[in-house]
Amino acid sequence: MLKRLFFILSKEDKKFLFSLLFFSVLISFIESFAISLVMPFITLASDFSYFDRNHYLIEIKNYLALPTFKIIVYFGFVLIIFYVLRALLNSYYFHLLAKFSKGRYHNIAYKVFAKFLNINYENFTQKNQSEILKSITGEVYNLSTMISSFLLMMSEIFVVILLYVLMLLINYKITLFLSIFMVFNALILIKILSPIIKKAGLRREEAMKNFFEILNTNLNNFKLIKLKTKEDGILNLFKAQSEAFAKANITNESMSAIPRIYLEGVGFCILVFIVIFLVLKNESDISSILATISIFVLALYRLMPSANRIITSYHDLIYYRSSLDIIYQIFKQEEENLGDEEISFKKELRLENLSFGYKGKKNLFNGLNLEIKKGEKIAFIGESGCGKSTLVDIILGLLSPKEGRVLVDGVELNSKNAKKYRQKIGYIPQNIYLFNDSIAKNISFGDEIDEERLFRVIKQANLEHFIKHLPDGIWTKVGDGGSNLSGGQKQRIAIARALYLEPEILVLDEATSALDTKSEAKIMDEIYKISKDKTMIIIAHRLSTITNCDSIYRLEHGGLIKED
Ligand SMILES: Nc1ncnc2c1ncn2[C@@H]1O[C@H](COP(=O)(O)OP(=O)(O)OP(=O)(O)O)[C@@H](O)[C@H]1O
Repeated sequence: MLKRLFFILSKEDKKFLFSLLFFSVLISFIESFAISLVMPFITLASDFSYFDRNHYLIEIKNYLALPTFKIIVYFGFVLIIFYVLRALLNSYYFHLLAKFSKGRYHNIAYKVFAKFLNINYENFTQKNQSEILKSITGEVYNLSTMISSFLLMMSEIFVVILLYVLMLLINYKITLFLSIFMVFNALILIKILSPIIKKAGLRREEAMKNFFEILNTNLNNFKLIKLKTKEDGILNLFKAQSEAFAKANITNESMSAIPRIYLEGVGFCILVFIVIFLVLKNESDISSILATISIFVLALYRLMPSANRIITSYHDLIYYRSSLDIIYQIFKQEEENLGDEEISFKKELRLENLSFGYKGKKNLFNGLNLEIKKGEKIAFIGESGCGKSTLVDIILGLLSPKEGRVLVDGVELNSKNAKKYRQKIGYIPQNIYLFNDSIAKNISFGDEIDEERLFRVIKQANLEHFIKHLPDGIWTKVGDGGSNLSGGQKQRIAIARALYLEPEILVLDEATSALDTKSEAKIMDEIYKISKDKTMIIIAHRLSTITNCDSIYRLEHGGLIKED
């Protein structure tokens, strides 16, 4: 478990972690010292004659030249200052603990998101979106809870060890008797509770996964749900998962309370046993050993919550173990490391002996060859599922061929130049996703807004008239997924988005299939006009959209056939 945690934490995190552990050792010393100071204070306050019997105390008294009662009072004040400082130091330690564990939430969530953004396209398509959401929001948070439990457990272990040594020094017989009792009880607790908590942890993970899946699926299919009036069925599915999630958490919380209640009971019993033991041993009242008892009471008073925290923290580690495993696997994912090598496209794009199949599936194409001249407009047609989008994804440099090469002006497309190559491409997909922000931001899509360029592409995509009549113009919000716009308006924004970076190659993957024939013909006409000097690759179902193309290729039986 530690190995996985250290793999996830950065160098700085590890440094912070070790300094926190060091701090916790210091805190444990202070804790033990604070408790051990009580005994001499009570002993001296209850019997002043010590100042005339003990060699060191006589020296201190002579040095201070004060009456005994004043020394005790000053000693008391020093103790109070010490306890105040101890409380301050403890609060600071807990602040650092929270800063470390919760601060890791931000660091790790950022890295997990970056990991997903940096994996290659094929691996991304194998991922489940709700799982990604769950990992970033839920699992990373659980991991930060796990880290704080780990740190708390470590610091409490130091406190317990030091208090234990202190108790051994004071009275080893009572302490040994106490340890057997405590270890026995702690083992019983761990043995009974751990499997229950582990199972609850697995149920939590499963329920959380389904929970996000249901949310994701249904919020994206809202219209269909309304039409089919399926609300009740969906609510029932959601209810089952949220109940399972709640039940797992209830089990965990209830089990977490048990160690405290159990150990408190055991603690009281131990205390009574100690008093009985001492009374039996002395066969008289125990006023003479009041100081010893007081330190045991204090040590126990401090030990009980520590033991409780160790056990509950240990249970947290078990409960959230699956979160650590999930994040560890994400961190181990291979990243797509793209270089910054330039690549020019002046003459042609060539597919040479290309073969491709998705992992675990048979090849979609074998030994495919094609040449696309710069400025040429070509279209792919073929039956649904024959691999048109896949072929285009290879041409886009998103998928790597299993065999063969993609050559741009004779230079093979690879991880070193793919980044610069992709920047030459404008892509208009079939399913356009607009995010809930302004038209301007949706068009510039993360790039800085250059108003001159923005208005040029708005004009090219024929959006000028529509935007002119909006009260906020280009700053009008489009709604989530572009819900405030019509299909055609969304399509035009997608065209403007693809043109914004002034691409050399324009790729349309059934980009207009959602429109009626008349609107489609109009938009396609406009696209052809804007793209006179651009290379165009179009996937189309309706032949009417590709009449202006130079060549049309049918994808069939894993090969390309040129249509007349
Ligand atoms: N990420 C993926 N992982 C595994 N298989 C995939 C993946 N994407 C597509 N496929 C499969 O590859 C085949 C080709 O899919 P592709 O989307 O390229 O076809 P298409 O010709 O564009 O279809 P359509 O015209 O219906 O859009 C299909 O059988 C599909 O199920």
